[in-house]
Formats: sequence, structure tokens, C-alpha cells
Amino acid sequence: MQQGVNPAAPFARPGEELVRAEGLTKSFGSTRAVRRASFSIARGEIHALCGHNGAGKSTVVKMLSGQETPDSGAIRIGGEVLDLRSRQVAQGNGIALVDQELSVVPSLTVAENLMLGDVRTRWITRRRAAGKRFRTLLDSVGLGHVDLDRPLSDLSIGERQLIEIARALGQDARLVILDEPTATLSDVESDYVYAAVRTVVTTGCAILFVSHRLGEVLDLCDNVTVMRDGEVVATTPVADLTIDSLIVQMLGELPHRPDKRTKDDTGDGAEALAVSGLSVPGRVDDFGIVLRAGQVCAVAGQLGSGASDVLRAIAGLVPSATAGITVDGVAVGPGRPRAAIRAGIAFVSNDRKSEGLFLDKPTSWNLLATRLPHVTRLGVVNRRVWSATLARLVELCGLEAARADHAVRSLSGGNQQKVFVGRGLGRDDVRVLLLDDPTRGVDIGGRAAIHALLRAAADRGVAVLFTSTDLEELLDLADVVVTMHKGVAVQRHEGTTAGAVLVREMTHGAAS
Ligand SMILES: Nc1ncnc2c1ncn2[C@@H]1O[C@H](COP(=O)(O)OP(=O)(O)OP(=O)(O)O)[C@@H](O)[C@H]1O
Repeated sequence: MQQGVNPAAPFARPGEELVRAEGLTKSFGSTRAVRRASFSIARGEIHALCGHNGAGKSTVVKMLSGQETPDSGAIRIGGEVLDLRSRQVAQGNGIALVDQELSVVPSLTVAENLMLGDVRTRWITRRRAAGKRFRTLLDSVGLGHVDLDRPLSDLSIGERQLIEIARALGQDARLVILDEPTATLSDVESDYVYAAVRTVVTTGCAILFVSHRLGEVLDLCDNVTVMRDGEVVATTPVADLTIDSLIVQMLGELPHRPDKRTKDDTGDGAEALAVSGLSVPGRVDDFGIVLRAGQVCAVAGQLGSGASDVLRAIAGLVPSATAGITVDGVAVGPGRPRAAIRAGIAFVSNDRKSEGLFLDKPTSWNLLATRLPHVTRLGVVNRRVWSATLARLVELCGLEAARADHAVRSLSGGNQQKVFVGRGLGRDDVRVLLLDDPTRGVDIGGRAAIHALLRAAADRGVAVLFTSTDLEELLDLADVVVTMHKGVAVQRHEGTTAGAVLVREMTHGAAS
């Protein structure tokens, strides 16, 4: 169903208009990233910006935050048309951006990070006076327990994200843009973000909340602007939306959900992976799992639960790990990534930028980088095999063939993730596929495509083991869920399990 443009939708929380985007348009070369996008945000409003991967959300955010100049259209703040030429100019006009890429500095302390970009606090001399204000800021994002003199490197990624939000809040912003603020956070940490957002808007500040997590959008936000293929489809009060109607606005239809297998379907596959006594000092204690060929299993735990460490250890990437690991009954020594690959273990990390993709190389190059022996003969690329393999991988990943020659950097974040995951899926010799949070930052359509890819891999007899903190994903995709809490496995669930049970185990461990 095609939704009409609805620029005049009523706000659920009436307030004076603060920001208005009027007909924003932006192209990159031949790609029209955003076309005539219009919407407005009121003071004290939490306004969501949603859309599929590549819909144009980040480009709108970049225009609002002064990182890109619109080709045409205008941005009004408090009724005045502003020329936001740079991030500093946008900041000076009260627009603060908390980016997906953290800009906090791990080698500095918490206080020093809060001072960065804070024009009111003179380094050192005002440190004492600023301390009180910083404590209030930390309290507002749920980090009241954190010492201002602690190095940031001591904090988890989730806590660093909250510091980044606190810093934006400290800049007296009128509009704070949060670009996927909870994509890397555990549920508990996400709750702090929601609480911080709710507190901030009571001061009259507005929030633009970019997110692929539709549940949180409906729970937290007042209005939702949906973009599709560069255009604004509608701005709708959340009270008038359901998850399904929001998905239809985003995609034009409901995505197909792959059938989840039942215990009986997968119970007779041969044992593909057996792990026993897996320990990583200080992080994981005595983890074990047996997976059959064709099973899709989730290790479900919050950030810091040890779930990621389990996958990395099985992939041979943790030198300090001890474990008994077999693939198809053959022992694989821990801490040896090459041995793991030879045994048929493939690993897709949760950090596509630092641990996987070559951003300035073409998509084709990235997809085929791990398959050079297959597409070359005596060091020379076999063009026919290269093209055929590429076509298969592009289709497998659900990417546009025409974009295969473009640098990965120019793809949207979600499409980059599809390249990253698809590359891991393309090997024929894979017996065990390990994926650390494979759909992070991926929209609902891309998520369904990745789930379908994983299910197809399982149907070919691959044992799939993934981590996730997302309840919907756990319930949709996994045949088996092993919950983890504080480094130990809590429970193994097969078949249908109540979501509430999984959440309780992930947040509190075993019931006493
Ligand atoms: N610097 C750039 N050069 C070329 N194309 C770009 C550039 N930035 C964005 N694009 C293209 O513009 C379109 C919109 O991208 P954008 O990143 O705004 O989407 P998005 O909705 O934020 O996606 P995601 O949810 O995946 O982050 C995409 O087709 C993208 O490939």
C-alpha cells in the first residue's frame, strides 16, 4: 500500500515548531539520496526518523547537522532559514548530533570527554566548577555511579555511548539528533537512553531519534517520519501506528518471515559442532554447546554477558581461551584461527568497519576478497568465474547488481552489513557459521533478507550460531536459544519459549 505524503499531520504533543525541513534534496553523483523531504519537529517532541537501509535518513541527518549542504530546500530553526555550512555552525545554532560512530576519546577521562567541544568550560581552570554540572549530566543518562576521573577506556561501549549522549546534552542543544543510539546497547543500557531522552524533552529540547528498532520507536516517540527511496512517505503520530502499519509505510508491504523450525525438524541432523568447557579468563566460564547440522542457534546475552566472547573463541580468535571444540567430530585446537577456517568455521564479526570491510574498495572486491583462490588461476583472475561468483553473491545478499562497482563506503550502513554477512555465507566449505550480532543497524526488510540467508544456509546443512540481544530476532530466527548472564550459560531452550523468560535470564541469570 502506497502511503501519501502527509506534511500536515497533527503532533501528538502540541508545541511550538522548532525545526522545519522544507523540500530538502541531495544527490551524490547520479544517486538521488534525498528528494524534497519535508517534516517538522516541535519543542519538547521526540520525533522518530525511520526507513529502510538507503532510504536517506543519514543524509537528512547530515544536512540537519551541517555535514552536508542541501542541493535545494531549506532548514528553518525557530522560524528562521539557516545556512548550516558546518557541524560547528549547526552546533552554534543548537543542533547536536550523537553519531553512530562514537567520537569520544578512550585515552581521556570521563570529565575530559565531557569537556570536549564544551565552549563554556575552560580546560583545567574550571574543572572543579564543571564537576557539579558533569555529575548532573551523568545522572541524567544513568551513569551516576561513574567516576569523572576514570579513563573512558575502562567503560563498556554502551557506557561510552551514554557519555557521548551526556556530552551532547551538555551543549545546551535545542535539537539533539540521536542516530541509532541503541544499536549497540544492551536492553538495560537502552533503558537509560530512553530515560535520558524523556528527561531532556521536559526542558523543551527536541529529539530526532533515528532507529531501526520499531518497538522502541513506538514506545518512546511522539511522531514518526518515514522515508522510502529518498522521499518522505508520511509523518504520523505514534498513537495512529502499529508495528505492521509502520513496516508497510517503510517497505510498501510486510516482509516474508522465514518459517522457524521446530525441534523435531532438526533433531536428526548429524552433530556438526560440539564445544565443551569453553573458558575465557574473566569473561566466560565453562560454556558448552552441541549443535546439529541444519540448526540455527542463538547465544543470547546482553553486552558483556560473554556471548560475543564465546563466538570469537570458537573462531580461534581468543588466544587465552581454553576449550574442547570439534567440527563434524574432528578436534580443532582453540586460539588458532587458521585451523578453525580449515575445519569449516566461518566467523562474521560485529564490527564490519574495523574487522572486515575495505571501505574504499568496490563492493565486488569486498565480496570476493575471501575467495581469491576460487576466482584466480596461477595468480590471474579468471574473469568468467569472477563474474559468475559475483553475480551469485550479489543475489545472495539482496544487493543491486548495478552498485557492485561502487565503493562500499558509498553504500548505506545496512547494505554494508549485507555485504559483510553475505561474504561469510558465500563459502561452500563452511560447516559452522558464527555471526556476532548479524543484523545490527539493518532495517526490517534487510533483516528479513539476512534471516532468510541464514535459514537457507541451515537448509544446506550448515550449523548456524549467532549472538543477539534483540528479543524479536531471537524468537523469529533461532531453533535453539542459549541464554547467558555474567559469563555463564543460564539455560538452553528448544522450540517455543516465552520472550519474558529469555529477557529475565539475560538480565538476571538463573531463577533462584
Ligand atoms: N557519500 C555518498 N556518496 C555516494 N552515495 C551516497 C553517499 N552517502 C549516501 N549515499 C547514498 O544515498 C542513499 C541514501 O543513503 P543514507 O545513508 O542516507 O540512507 P539511510 O537511510 O541512512 O540508510 P541506513 O539505514 O542503511 O544507514 C543510498 O543509496 C546511499 O548509498
